[in-house]
Amino acid sequence: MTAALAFDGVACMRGGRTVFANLSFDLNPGDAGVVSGPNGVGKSSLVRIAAGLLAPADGVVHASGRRALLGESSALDRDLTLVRALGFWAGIDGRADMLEEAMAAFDLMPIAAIPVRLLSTGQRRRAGLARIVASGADVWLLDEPANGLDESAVAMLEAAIVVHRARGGIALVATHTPIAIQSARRIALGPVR
Ligand SMILES: Nc1ncnc2c1ncn2[C@@H]1O[C@H](COP(=O)(O)OP(=O)(O)OP(=O)(O)O)[C@@H](O)[C@H]1O
Repeated sequence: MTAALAFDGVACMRGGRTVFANLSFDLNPGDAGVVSGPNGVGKSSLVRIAAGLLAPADGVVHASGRRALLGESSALDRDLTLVRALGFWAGIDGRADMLEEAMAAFDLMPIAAIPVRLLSTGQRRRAGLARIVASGADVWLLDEPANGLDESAVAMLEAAIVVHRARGGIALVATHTPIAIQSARRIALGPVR
């Protein structure tokens, strides 16, 4: 299956209020989209719609290929060591073969034996990103992936996105901080008038 993600005239309502409307874009293999805009404008909601977790109020979402979502929480078992917690998810996703590459991409090998609950904020974020890589999913949906990351970890994220796109993957990234993503589609949300 070829990966694709397209919004066609999509509207989003939250709490009875229109957050954005008539949004269209399409992402094909190797593409990236960067969703930007001020707080509360609907970036997370857009990512949740793309993930199929929130229904659009209007319009249609076309998605093909496997999707993986990075939200606020990493969903890793706090009591397992990092390598076991990541290995659990890679196994569920049928991609145990990706585990080592994913951990190396975010320099997690040195802390592989540490329980998840003891990780720092940035380490936990890197672990969440490694879970996305290890999923082997075609479409990455990343909500504020740079939160808590230092400069070198942001560079790891940028490099991981390059590799993913080179393999024909798609990345949709909602961010309020700059992340260097070459030739990305800009999806700028603004207040609805
Ligand atoms: N479950 C909900 N019920 C009602 N309103 C909601 C709900 N979730 C979000 N909202 C509202 O929808 C709007 C968009 O929220 P969203 O989290 O998508 O924005 P955002 O652009 O990601 O914000 P931020 O940059 O602060 O993370 C906000 O006004 C928010 O208050």
